[in-house]
Amino acid sequence: MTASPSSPGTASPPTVIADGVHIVYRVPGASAGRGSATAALSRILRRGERSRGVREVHAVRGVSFTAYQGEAIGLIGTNGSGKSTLLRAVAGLLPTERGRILTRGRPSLMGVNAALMDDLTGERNVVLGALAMGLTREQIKERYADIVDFSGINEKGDFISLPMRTYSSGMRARLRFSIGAARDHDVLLIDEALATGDRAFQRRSEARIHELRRKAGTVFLVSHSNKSIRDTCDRVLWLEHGELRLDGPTDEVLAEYEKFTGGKRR
Ligand SMILES: Nc1ncnc2c1ncn2[C@@H]1O[C@H](COP(=O)(O)OP(=O)(O)OP(=O)(O)O)[C@@H](O)[C@H]1O
Repeated sequence: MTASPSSPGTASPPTVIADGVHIVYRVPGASAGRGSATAALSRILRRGERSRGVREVHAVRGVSFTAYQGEAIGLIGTNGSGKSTLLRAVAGLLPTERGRILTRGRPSLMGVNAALMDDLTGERNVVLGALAMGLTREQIKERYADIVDFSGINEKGDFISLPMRTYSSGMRARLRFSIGAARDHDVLLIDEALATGDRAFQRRSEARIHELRRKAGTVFLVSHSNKSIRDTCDRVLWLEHGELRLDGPTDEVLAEYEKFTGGKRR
């Protein structure tokens, strides 16, 4: 199936251009696998040694698209189809093997750019994360309470003054999202963050994504929740086996994807 690039009705400027992008991971100490899983297991048991060589994983294969200011674009596809890899490449965290990615400004990958530290309290992490994103101390003072409220971390008690290592994975993801959302971004990349919160947090996040778009940003959202994609995105890129299967309006692409995966999901 060919990809049919969609473009927004207005003459918005492009924010991300991906041109024939290929991304290959190289895994040292893992030579090319041969034969069945049983054969591989007996090889391991027989030799009991690490295989030599490098295994190449061709995770993204010739993907091209142009994203425009004001768009919210969902990335969908079955497990291992290359969504997170593509997102990390747009963020500039992975090199392309072939092809090019051009971006306006510095895209922010929520959750990675704000690298939080386990031994520090939530409040210290808010300050450090916000400083790392380029906010001034003055701006942090103004926005601190909003960030904590947005995260919902303190809804059930004073958790923000406890070390991050005491947080559940959902609490961590929510705090990360809240810090990232405290600034406007030209290009904001979100990987599954919405799936981690409760319904109230999801609603707040979706509202914030709409606001970021209004402020002329472009938002990319990776999610396995078709509902989150439907509620948030007007355009969807469907990746399968590293290839772009479809690129178009959310309803059309999701309809095809749901046929492919055998029915509606969340
Ligand atoms: N660090 C890595 N080293 C080697 N291979 C990797 C690495 N990260 C991902 N891969 C491989 O690249 C392919 C694409 O993975 P990716 O995580 O981008 O998929 P995804 O669509 O985000 O999957 P999921 O929906 O399961 O999160 C998979 O085959 C995966 O095994």
